[in-house]
Amino acid sequence: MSLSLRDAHRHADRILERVRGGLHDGDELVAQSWNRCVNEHRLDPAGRHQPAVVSRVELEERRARRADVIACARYEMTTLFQQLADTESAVVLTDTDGVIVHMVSTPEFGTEVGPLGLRVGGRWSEAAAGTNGMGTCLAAAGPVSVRREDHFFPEFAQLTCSAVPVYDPQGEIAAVLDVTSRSSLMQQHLLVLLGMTARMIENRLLDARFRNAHPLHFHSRPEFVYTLHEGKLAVGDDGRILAANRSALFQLGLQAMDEVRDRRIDELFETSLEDMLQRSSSASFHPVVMYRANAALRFFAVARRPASDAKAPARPVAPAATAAANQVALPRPAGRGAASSSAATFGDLRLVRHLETARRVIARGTPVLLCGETGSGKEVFARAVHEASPHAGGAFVAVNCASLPETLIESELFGYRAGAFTGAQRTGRRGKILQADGGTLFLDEIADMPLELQARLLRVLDERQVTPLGTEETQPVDFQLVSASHRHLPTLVREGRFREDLYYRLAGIELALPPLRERSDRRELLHAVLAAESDGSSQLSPDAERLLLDYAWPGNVRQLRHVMRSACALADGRPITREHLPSLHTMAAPAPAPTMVALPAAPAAPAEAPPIKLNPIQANERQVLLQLLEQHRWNVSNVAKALDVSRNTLYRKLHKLHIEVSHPD
Ligand SMILES: Nc1ncnc2c1ncn2[C@@H]1O[C@H](COP(=O)(O)OP(=O)(O)OP(=O)(O)O)[C@@H](O)[C@H]1O
Repeated sequence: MSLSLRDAHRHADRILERVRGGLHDGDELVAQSWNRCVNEHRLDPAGRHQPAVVSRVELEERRARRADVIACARYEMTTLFQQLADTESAVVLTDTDGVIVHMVSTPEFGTEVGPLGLRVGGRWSEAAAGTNGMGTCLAAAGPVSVRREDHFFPEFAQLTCSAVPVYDPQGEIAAVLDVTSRSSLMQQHLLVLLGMTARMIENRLLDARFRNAHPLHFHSRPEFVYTLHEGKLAVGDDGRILAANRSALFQLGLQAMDEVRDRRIDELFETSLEDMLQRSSSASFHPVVMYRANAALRFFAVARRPASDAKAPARPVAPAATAAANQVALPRPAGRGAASSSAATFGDLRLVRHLETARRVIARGTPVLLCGETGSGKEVFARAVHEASPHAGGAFVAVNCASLPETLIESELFGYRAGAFTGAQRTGRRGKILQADGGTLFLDEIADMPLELQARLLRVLDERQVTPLGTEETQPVDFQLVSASHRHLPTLVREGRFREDLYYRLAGIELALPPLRERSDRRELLHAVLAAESDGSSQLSPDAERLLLDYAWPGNVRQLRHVMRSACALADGRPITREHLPSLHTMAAPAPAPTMVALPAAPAAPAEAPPIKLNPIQANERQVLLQLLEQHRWNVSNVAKALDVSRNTLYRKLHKLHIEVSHPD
């Protein structure tokens, strides 16, 4: 991991030479840091770095002191780690002395970098570890990237870190958020992502520390209220501002928290808190206009009652679903396409991890957004999330926004009183949201929710109360929200077809469920579904199993269930063979949504190829061709004959699909 001895000397000479040259105006952060390391901390770049790690007791004390910051950062860090999709990286949080208090990485990378001190308890201040992302960010009080040999000590020369400060609501640095990776690419992009994550943590911290205050959300553009860019103030009962986020200061043209703290709302804006609260509650969700006092600035704002006034979740925390041995017992799904097995298994590591992540975040009521191809088991997963949530004792209420006519979604969700509209039931109807009170509301195919209902849903999520159609009366409601979509919501947001503010509300955490063809537990799932469809009486022949394992499954687990059901019927008690799987022999399997998938080289390919990028249609074709090649013992002429194409055409196709034929016939 470290440089060779010669390179390490060269590295030290370079640093010392630069420091001896003296600092100049406009010197970059790294040169300033080297200077501090040598002249203030008396570090020697040619010396051996000894990782500093605090004792367990000290670590616990530090973590206790920053408990709320860690709690607010935890799942933002997990989400960031998932977004980066870089297994050779770690997302790290340090306290203000540079001691790591929380870290997210793969176990493998953690084991690799642990000896360098990159682990919980490791001390990364500049004085302890020389120039590095976390320590230099603290010293410079700003974002920084430290690439490979910018590090002071050669031990870290194969790592690159980017770090940003996280501020508390008083405007003081509360922590440093860092990504350390083997890759030195895209640091600028990473700093932006880190900055956004830091802001999310700061906003959460503001909410957590000022639960008894009135939150006031504002922005100069109404569509930015409730997004990451909104200004946020915590306002006391007397209308005095207790705290603000960074965006609030920026929008108000102020530099420091002191300039806003303790000022009254009406001093800043031409309105009072009471007036704001009243106008916000009567203007449905929509932000109302207010003006910056003594300036021609107009803002759109929403003021709310304190979160601590809201009804607290009543139910005790249910025992967590256990991920032991990568097996999670799932409850039996009900309704549309329900599995007939009493328990489904999730052996794929990603799913186990997702479930674990979901379990952790829902304990705090965070909404979960599931994305994945159709039939990939989003509802089954949502039920597992419900079972693991503090709302497990309540109902699991599923609403499929795609299967309901637009006109019915509203009454289905919000309910109505008797006679609210023509055709309404005489008794009125309790909507799904109220049915989910104390339980989980699962909104499937959320992308299909009409825009105007999106605004109403947002309001329910915000206020935690529902107004059924035809009534004035609001009813408090408390539920865990899980939503799902097979469409890419950020794209719909960009196209103006889905509200950005709602997207952020739904995606407290976003989990991508893998398609069946990418799941490592395909074999177990296959046998579990077979057992469920045949009451355990059917057997699979080895060649049928091979065919099932190699198939691309564009319809995912749902398609698997259908195929197994008809195979059991065709086999009629005999072992299932390839001929009982006629639908899998056709080349033209229906294609799933055109997203790019990364396929590992298929097991049947003779040589070990690196992962390749194919779209799902190509991936399907590749699977089918591999099966045919296997079937014809890799005799290309015979396969060409079977497909009724020329050998040259087939070779071109094989080449395009990255199938190597080592012994051309
Ligand atoms: N892990 C599993 N074990 C057994 N059966 C499963 C599993 N996951 C999904 N299924 C079955 O596959 C079918 C589709 O599952 P589900 O409805 O959860 O998928 P979905 O992703 O929500 O689909 P859609 O996108 O169409 O809403 C159901 O019959 C379900 O019982």
